[in-house]
Amino acid sequence: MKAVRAALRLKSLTSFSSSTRKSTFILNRYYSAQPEEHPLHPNPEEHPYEAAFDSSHFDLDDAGGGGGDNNTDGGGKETTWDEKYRDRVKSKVFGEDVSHFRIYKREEEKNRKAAQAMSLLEAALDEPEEEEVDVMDVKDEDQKSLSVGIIGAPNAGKSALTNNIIGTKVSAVSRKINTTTHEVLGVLTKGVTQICFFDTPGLMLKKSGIPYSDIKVRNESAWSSISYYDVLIVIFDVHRHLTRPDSRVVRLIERMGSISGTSQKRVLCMNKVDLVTKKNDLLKVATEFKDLAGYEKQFMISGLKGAGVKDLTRYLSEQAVKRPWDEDPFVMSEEVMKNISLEIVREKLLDYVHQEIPYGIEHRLMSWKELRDGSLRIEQHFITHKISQRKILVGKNGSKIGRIGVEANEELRSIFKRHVHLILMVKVK
Ligand SMILES: Nc1nc2c(ncn2[C@@H]2O[C@H](COP(=O)(O)OP(=O)(O)OP(=O)(O)O)[C@@H](O)[C@H]2O)c(=O)[nH]1
Repeated sequence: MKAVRAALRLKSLTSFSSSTRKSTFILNRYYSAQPEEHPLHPNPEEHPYEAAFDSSHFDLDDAGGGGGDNNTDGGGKETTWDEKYRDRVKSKVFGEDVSHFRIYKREEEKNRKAAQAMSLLEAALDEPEEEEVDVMDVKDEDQKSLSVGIIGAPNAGKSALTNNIIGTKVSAVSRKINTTTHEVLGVLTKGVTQICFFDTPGLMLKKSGIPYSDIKVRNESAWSSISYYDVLIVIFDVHRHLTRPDSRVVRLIERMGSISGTSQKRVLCMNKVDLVTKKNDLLKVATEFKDLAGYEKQFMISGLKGAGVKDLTRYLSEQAVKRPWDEDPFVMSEEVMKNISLEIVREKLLDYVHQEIPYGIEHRLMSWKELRDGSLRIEQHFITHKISQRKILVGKNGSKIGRIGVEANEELRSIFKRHVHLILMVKVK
């Protein structure tokens, strides 16, 4: 657990709003993502061992770079001409069909405004927070700490919950299973309390309730590490449980809930309640697990939408004990930054190559350098098993990996608040 020493600079991270930024940037991104002609090889598909994406080939707005302002308002420059004329020229002279882009942009704008209105409304309805002590002013002897492990079946929503509590993207969230390939630490420091979250990889039990004997090293380490946490959150997808119950998930819940009398507190979280239309069904599930003495409390939450998350966070804060903080609340360690860089690229990859690419591809951080000017040079490789997989990833003339790279680069600059030179390469094993 101590191996990953890190902390998130929360104030700066939580000010980053991906939804607002994304909404106006998306059209620019679409065009700017088309790679410029490769300086060495105009057709990168013919040169599988050359860089597939290099952010220095793209002229990106300096949104989060140089330690300057974090451009969360989208950074999109408004055009000074009437877009209709430009569209007409594009379709008449160049024969381009631009109507769908326009509709897309309008939709994006509508969504952005709706999201803005919603967040304003939420802020207005929010109960006033207790006046918080500035973390700067907290003396060592006043500090409180808590370590929290989150365990659940693949796709239960561990990453989404972690992200919601921490307020930034710590782990990739996707529709595919087993997206969490390693433990990712998130740290929430608020007032005198610091909570460290450990997002465990998807652990499963056999139908017999015994852990798989052939589980990989990462699973073994996750199983043995769960006893170290002060609090263990056992999370499951309640919608799935109601529609297609999985006996292995039930075993996991029962196994964790049957071990009582330890100093570790355990809570059961029914996640994805937003998908359950008949709220009575939730009570039925709560009753089903009510006799498990190992759980101190049950929570009904939506890690994605945020329902119930505040209650859970409040409960966790109450469990914190007087103990000096493990992590510096102002420093994001290199370890965490490396993890974030992998997670962000991975998330963009899954956005673009949904069903096309199997899990076999490896994703590695090959080099990480902080340059003299303060910028970061990050090189990551995707290793595919077949040339056909490589082609899917790279896309026509590098268009797909280009989009992945541009979006990831933009997001990383926004999070790290400095210029990032991202290089992505796709290789065949
Ligand atoms: N509707 C809904 N979807 C959710 C909720 N929480 C998570 N999801 C979705 O469920 C999927 C899996 O979520 P993750 O957070 O990646 O799940 P995980 O448990 O970390 O998955 P692994 O990394 O595979 O162990 C994603 O598509 C999420 O968007 C929720 O509360 N409501």
